[in-house]
Amino acid sequence: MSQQPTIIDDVQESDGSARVSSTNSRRVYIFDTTLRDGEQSPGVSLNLSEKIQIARQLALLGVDIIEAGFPIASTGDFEAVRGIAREVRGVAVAGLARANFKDIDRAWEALKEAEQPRIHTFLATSPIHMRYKLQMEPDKVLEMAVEAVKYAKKFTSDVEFSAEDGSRSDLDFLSRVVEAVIKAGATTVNIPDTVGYAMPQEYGNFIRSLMERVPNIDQAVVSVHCHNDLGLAVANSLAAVQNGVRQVEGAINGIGERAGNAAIEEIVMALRTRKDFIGLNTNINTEEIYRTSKLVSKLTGMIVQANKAIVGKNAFAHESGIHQDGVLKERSTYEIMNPAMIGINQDNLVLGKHSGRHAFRKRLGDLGYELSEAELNKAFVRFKDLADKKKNITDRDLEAIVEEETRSHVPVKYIMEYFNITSGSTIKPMAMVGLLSNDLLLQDTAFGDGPVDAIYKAIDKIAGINCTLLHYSLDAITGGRDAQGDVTVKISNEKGKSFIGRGVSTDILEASAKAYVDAVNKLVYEADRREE
Ligand SMILES: CC(=O)SCCNC(=O)CCNC(=O)[C@H](O)C(C)(C)COP(=O)(O)OP(=O)(O)OC[C@H]1O[C@@H](n2cnc3c(N)ncnc32)[C@H](O)[C@@H]1OP(=O)(O)O
Ligand SMILES: CC(C)C(=O)C(=O)O
Ligand SMILES: [Mg+2]
Repeated sequence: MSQQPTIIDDVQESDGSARVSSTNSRRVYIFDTTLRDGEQSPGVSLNLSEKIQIARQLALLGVDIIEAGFPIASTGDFEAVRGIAREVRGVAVAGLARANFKDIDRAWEALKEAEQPRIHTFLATSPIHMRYKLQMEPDKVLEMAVEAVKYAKKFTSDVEFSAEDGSRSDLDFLSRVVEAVIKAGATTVNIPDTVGYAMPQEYGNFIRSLMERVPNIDQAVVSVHCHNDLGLAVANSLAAVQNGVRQVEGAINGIGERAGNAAIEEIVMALRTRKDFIGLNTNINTEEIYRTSKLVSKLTGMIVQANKAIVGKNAFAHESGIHQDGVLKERSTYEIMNPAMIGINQDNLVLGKHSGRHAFRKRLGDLGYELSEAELNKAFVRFKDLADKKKNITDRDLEAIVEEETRSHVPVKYIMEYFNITSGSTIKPMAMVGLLSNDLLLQDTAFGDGPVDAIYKAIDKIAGINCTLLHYSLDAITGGRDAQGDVTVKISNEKGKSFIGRGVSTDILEASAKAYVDAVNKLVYEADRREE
C-alpha cells in the first residue's frame, strides 16, 4: 500500500477556520452531502423542516461541512439551503452550483446568512462528459471552471470546485484544471469518482500523481466524493485519504444517486478503529452516529439493511453460541468496536437456534432468573425447540419457558371450553366465554374495546379476579396462511406480582384466550396458596 502522509498539526487561518495543506494534516474534514446527493436517491424528498432537523443532527454529529442542497434546482431546495444557513450554527454550510453565474447567484442568495458559507461549484472534466454531455472543448471547460470559481470568490472566501467524473479524466488535463482553479481562489478541490468506477489502488495512485503534478496543491484542501456502483465507495475514499486527501464527502447510511455515496459512518469508524494503520482523525462525535442514522432513515424512508456496517441492526449482534461465549468472556474476541462508541446501547446477544448455554444463562440472569443447573438444562432444551420453529426469540418467550419449567406444578383450575364474539363496525365488541372448572361449565359475557379485551373481561368475571394486563404479544410461529399464532401475555395481581401465560392456535383470538387463561391459572393458584 501507499506511503503514509507526513503528520503535523492543523493550522488555523486568520478567520478561525482550519485550512490546511492537504498532506500535512492529521485531520480529515467530513463533508456531508446527505441533504444534496443523498436526497438525489430515487424516491427521497425531504421537506424544509425535515432538512433542518437532519442538519441540526449533523451539526451535533460534528461534520465539518453540510451540503444543504442545490439552490437553483427548485424553490424547495433554495428554501432548505437558506433555512439551514440561517438556523444551523457551528458548521460550514455549502450550496451546489453549476459553473455558471445564474447558479452561483442563486446559491449565494441562499447561503449568505450562514456562519461559514461555502459555494460548491462543479464542472465535468472527463472526455466522455465533456464531449457528450457538456458538448464543449476541454479549453472551454477549463475557462468556465476558472470563471465560476472567480465569480464565486466575489461572495465568499470558501469556494469548492469539483471536477465531476474526475476519476475518468485525463490526468494532464485534470492537473491543469486543478492548478487553474486553485489559482482562481478555490480553497477545496474535489476529485469525484462520480460513477463509482475506480478501484482503490488505482484511485489512490491517481490522486497521489495529481497532487504531485499540481505545484500549488498545498493552497487547497484536496477532497474526494465516491459513489458506490461497485460497492467500493468507502474503500476508494480511504485509499484517497492514505494518499494525501484531507476532505471526504459522503452521506449518512450511504444514501445518494444510484447505488449511493460513501457512507460517512463507515469512513469515520474505519479511521477511528484503524488509527493505528492510517494515523488520521476526524472531528466526529461518534456517539451521535446511530441517532443520526436512525433519523435519516426515518425521514428519507430509506431502510438500513440489517447487515449494514456500523449502523445495521445486526452490526453488533452475535447469534452463534461460540461467538456469544467468546464475547461474554472478552468482548474483543468478536468485536472490533464498542457499540457504545456509535451510540448503540442495546444488548448485542441475540438468542436464536445457534445460541449456546452461556448466552442463555446470561440473558435469563439479566431478566432476573437464577436457575439451578438442572433447571437451566431443561429450559435450554425447550428454548432450542422453540428457536427451531420461531425466528425471533423474545424476552417474553424466555420468561414463558422459565415460568413453565419452574411453575409446571401449577394445577390447572380453568380450561378454555369455548368463546363467541359479537363484533362489527357499529357495535361494541361482546364476548361470551365458557371455562371448565372441576367439570363445571362456568359462563359469562362482557363488552370490551376490542374482541380480545372483551374475552379477557369475561374471563376476569368468571375467575372473579381483578388483574392488570402488562403485556400482550402475538407472533407467527410458522409462515404462510395457516401460520400458528403464538400469544404471550403478562398480567399482574393487585400486589404487583406478574404471571406469564402462553397460547398457540391458528385462530389468534383462541390463542389470545388460551394465553390469558394460562396466566390466570397461575395467578389464582398463587392467591389460593396465600389464603391457605
Ligand atoms: C454528479 C451530480 O450529482 S451533479 C448534480 C445533479 N443534481 C441534479 O441534477 C439535481 C438538480 N437538477 C435540476 O433541478 C435541474 O437539472 C437543473 C435545474 C439544475 C437544470 O435544469 P435544466 O435547465 O432544465 O437542464 P437539464 O437538467 O435538463 O440539463 C442540464 C444542463 O446543464 C448543463 N450542465 C451540466 N452540468 C453543468 C455544469 N457543471 N456547469 C454548467 N452547465 C452544466 C448541461 O450541459 C445541460 O445544458 P444544456 O441545457 O445546454 O444542454
Ligand atoms: C457534484 C459532484 C460533487 C457529484 O455529486 C459527483 O461528482 O458525484
Ligand atoms: Mg455525487
